[in-house]
Amino acid sequence: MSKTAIQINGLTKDFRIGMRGVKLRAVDEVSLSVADNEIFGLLGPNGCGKSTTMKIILGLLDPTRGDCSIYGIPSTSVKSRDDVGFLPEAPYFYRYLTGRELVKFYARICGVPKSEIEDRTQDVLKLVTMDEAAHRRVGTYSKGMLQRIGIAQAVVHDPRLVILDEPTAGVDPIGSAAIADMIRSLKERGKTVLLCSHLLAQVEGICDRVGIMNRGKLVLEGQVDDLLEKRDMRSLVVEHFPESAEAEIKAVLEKHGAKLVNVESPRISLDRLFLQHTDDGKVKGKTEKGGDA
Ligand SMILES: Nc1ncnc2c1ncn2[C@@H]1O[C@H](COP(=O)(O)OP(=O)(O)OP(=O)(O)O)[C@@H](O)[C@H]1O
Repeated sequence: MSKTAIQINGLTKDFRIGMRGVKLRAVDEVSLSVADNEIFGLLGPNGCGKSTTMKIILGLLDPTRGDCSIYGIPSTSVKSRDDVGFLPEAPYFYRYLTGRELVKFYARICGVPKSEIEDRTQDVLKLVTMDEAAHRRVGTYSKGMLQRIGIAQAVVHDPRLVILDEPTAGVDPIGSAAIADMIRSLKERGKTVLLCSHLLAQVEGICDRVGIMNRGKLVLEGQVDDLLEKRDMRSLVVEHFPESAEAEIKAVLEKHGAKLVNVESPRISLDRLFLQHTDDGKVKGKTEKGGDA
């Protein structure tokens, strides 16, 4: 079987808008490939064409030009979706079912053998840490819980490729961190994940590679580390930095042909600070070193 999970070639999608046949180009000559067992983030601002690209990959929309395939099978074939799980951007779930009933329902319609449905459901409820709330009706779930149960339904049939459209949209940092862990554990289970988001800080720590779209075009693509690392620079973190030594340090560096560009105090992210001071962060009321906050 193909080692490339998703292959897209010259994908273009025009929508007809308005009465006079005016066209809007939502996706413009996009080509990219997603390798097997990779977490790929498709990023970009609102309206840049991410969801349209996903819908074409899933065979929910026909492209105007170009083609795409999933594990070597053209997206136009129903067979290409046998091994795919999908969480749409705004999923609608029947609110009177419990979480467990909902996941079982999707297991049945995705063809999970009857004898395996119970175990598979329990397994994915645990994966998304919703086993304790699985007896509650979906209509009572918070946004984060809905996203988690949405991921559970997307993976209950053990698909090889999982496509998640804005999995952390509207979810607080605690919920987002849990979803990020869940996505990483999907990779550990050998899955390929394509996720779509405009929340860049959240996907930075999850994705192996990203593609950035702008106005329908894929404007940048690569390994996250390659794109973000300034390879010709180093940061030194110094405890008890002696301000008086800065000139000396600068001179030493200059002697070696280097230049001191910046001296600043390291900062933790606001996300991390939030996690440290809220119920599900492990260190509520404590600083990182264990003292009272
Ligand atoms: N069915 C449609 N008919 C007409 N225009 C559409 C249709 N679907 C999407 N578009 C337009 O195509 C462009 C790309 O939309 P798309 O939903 O793919 O963007 P997106 O990157 O997913 O945005 P967001 O981050 O807001 O979800 C937008 O200008 C949108 O208005």
